[in-house]
Amino acid sequence: MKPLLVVESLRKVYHSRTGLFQQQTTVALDDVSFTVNEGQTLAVMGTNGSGKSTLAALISGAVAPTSGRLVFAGEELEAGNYRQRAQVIRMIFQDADASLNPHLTLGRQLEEPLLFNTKLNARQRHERIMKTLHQVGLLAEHMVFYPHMMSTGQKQRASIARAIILQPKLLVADEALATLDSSVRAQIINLLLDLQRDLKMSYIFISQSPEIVRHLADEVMIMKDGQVIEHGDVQDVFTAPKEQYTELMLMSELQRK
Ligand SMILES: Nc1ncnc2c1ncn2[C@@H]1O[C@H](COP(=O)(O)OP(=O)(O)OP(=O)(O)O)[C@@H](O)[C@H]1O
Repeated sequence: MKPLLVVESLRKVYHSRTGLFQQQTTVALDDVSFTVNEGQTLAVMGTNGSGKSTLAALISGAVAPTSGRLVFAGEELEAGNYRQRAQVIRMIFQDADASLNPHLTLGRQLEEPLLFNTKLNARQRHERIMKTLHQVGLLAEHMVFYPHMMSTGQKQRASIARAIILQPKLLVADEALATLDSSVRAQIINLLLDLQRDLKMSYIFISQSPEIVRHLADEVMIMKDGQVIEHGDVQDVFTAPKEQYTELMLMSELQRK
């Protein structure tokens, strides 16, 4: 398998002011290294504050690393160069509402990334939008829908459509299924698996749910205090975790269901 994303010694330190002369330093990520291969899904698990969202923000380019390197398809990603990443790495979030503009129809929202990032003409943009709606299980009619006219599941499909419309190679999902009820969640899991098979995308899937991780991921990486403490095949890590932290986290998540 070919490596798609290589993360090398990534470190992120936040400095936040806590008083007039006081500053708090938080090491959110500490020497994190891993590789995601083409067509593969890596799940990232860890308790609150372990650095998962910071890792997603660094990969998507929303936040610059303090040190370390991100190499995508053999090319180093430059901090702050959104254009370089926009087409190849896209994010989906827990709250579909947060990634959809309430004032624009779905058609407009899907057209925007095409206008900003491609040279497609109006007809080609329309064709791409239709194809993408079909891929995520929405209908042509949904083009004229505003987000408030859609169900939660349709909104999550719409945000996935927005994420894949530029035909990215990597999707980073931050707790994307956490608030969905179980039947909608199962449908979206199947949709993500179908899209991965058809479009040959890689996924980085941040999730606290062992059930979702087992369904979606090939490998799982366990984070604690900004460090990767365990990384391996999902089946291996879930059946025989090396770290007690992993075992306790998996147990408490399973009990929470
Ligand atoms: N913008 C910021 N400024 C200062 N500290 C931050 C900032 N963002 C995150 N942190 C700190 O960095 C650490 C890692 O946070 P992060 O949100 O990445 O963890 P997480 O695993 O995603 O947690 P959660 O599951 O609660 O979202 C935490 O201690 C957090 O308080």
